[in-house]
Amino acid sequence: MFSLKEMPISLTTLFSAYASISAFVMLVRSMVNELVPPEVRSYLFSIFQHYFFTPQSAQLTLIIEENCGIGTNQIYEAATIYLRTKISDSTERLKVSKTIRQKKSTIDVVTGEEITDCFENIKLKWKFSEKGENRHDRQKFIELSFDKKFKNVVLDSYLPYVITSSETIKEEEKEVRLYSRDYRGCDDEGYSEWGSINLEHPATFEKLAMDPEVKKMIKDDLDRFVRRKELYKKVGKAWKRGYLLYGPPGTGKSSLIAAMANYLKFNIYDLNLSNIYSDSELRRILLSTSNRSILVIEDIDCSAELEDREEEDNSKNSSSKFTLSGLLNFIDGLWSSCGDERIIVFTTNHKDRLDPALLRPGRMDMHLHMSYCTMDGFKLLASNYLGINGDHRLFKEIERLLENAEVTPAEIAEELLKSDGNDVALEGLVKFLEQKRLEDAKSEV
Ligand SMILES: Nc1ncnc2c1ncn2[C@@H]1O[C@H](COP(=O)(O)OP(=O)(O)OP(=O)(O)O)[C@@H](O)[C@H]1O
Ligand SMILES: [Mg+2]
Repeated sequence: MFSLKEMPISLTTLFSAYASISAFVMLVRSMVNELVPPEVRSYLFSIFQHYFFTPQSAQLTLIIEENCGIGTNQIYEAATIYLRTKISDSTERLKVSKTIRQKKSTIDVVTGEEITDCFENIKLKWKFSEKGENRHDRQKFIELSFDKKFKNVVLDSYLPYVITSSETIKEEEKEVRLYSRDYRGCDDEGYSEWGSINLEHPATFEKLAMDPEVKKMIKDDLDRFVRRKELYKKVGKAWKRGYLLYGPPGTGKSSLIAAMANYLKFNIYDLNLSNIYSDSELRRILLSTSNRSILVIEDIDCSAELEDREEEDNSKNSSSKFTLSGLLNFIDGLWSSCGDERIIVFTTNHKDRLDPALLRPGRMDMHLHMSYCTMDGFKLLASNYLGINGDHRLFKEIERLLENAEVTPAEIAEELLKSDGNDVALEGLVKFLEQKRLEDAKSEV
């Protein structure tokens, strides 16, 4: 034990030091009071207070806006999907939606709500917000707050984890969506280039009446395409594939596209060229489409109309025009560098009217002719629509009639739907085919 005297620094020394420091502080204070004007004094005091007494925020907040530039922000989209799995009992408001064909309702977090999450023992708080007054400048964003010291972990590990988790969730619950510029505003996605609804088209490859070998070839081609990510990368080729579907109306071009989308679970972007007035608008619209999707441009032969429009516009305003070559250049060039797993499908009723630039070898990977109904096609329709899987007494006659008439699968499908009884339906079809043959013969004369 130390006695007071023996202590290394005695209390007496400590008191005398304190007394001289207090005297010094008093002296400085009275000097400051006399020499520094009161307003400067209070300013200096506030700075002093700010640095020494205000607790420094230990939180960092990341702002994740819905859109970045003209594209959507991948982190925003991923977060909204990922956070659906983190909704807790404390959440007060949620958005719920379901279409007739959806198996489960989708529950979404709405503006104003907060969600908490935990990752490697780090506490994270997500808050859904919105800024902007009207529909056009409204911007949704999410704030992600956490302890500052975990900044690197959040940026390097947590956010990538949110993105991969959202991709897994999306794959699991994916409903194929049909995007169109006509639906803008329908789906509460705010202002964007595309609006979307669920693709509720029941078409599948099994239900399509077409040459079984062609069907198999298309399926194999799609499978190969999806498998070949590494190869496309290695050879430096854009990971995209183009199909040109041509044939008369009602032969199943649109149905085939829906079957492809359902098969791959790719979304469809249905682009109507007649509403686009300049290459720059086209570029903006195409850039706002996402990967793993099918871009569909129907009736491309109507590009003849686009050329007329171009001339018309030229006289008015040369900067606002859209050209087919703009589209093709865009698809070949710019898109190649920023899109993955893209399929592009053009359809036409008149292949002979197409711009040669579109038919050039290498432009479209596959040209598929969708043609009139064959006996094999008819048998598939009879099985789908009437449940006839074997033979029927009228099949021979129908086969003979089909060989001599140009009938589309759509026409046959319509006939088969007209009656409840199989015999009546097939008899109706025989009559229809005979009538059709007579009309064809007349038009030849
Ligand atoms: N090959 C087919 N197999 C099965 N059903 C078909 C086929 N072709 C057409 N149909 C039926 O006819 C309807 C119309 O066909 P679809 O819209 O696919 O034709 P399309 O070739 O796209 O015609 P258009 O050139 O007018 O756009 C389909 O909804 C489907 O019920
Ligand atoms: Mg069609």
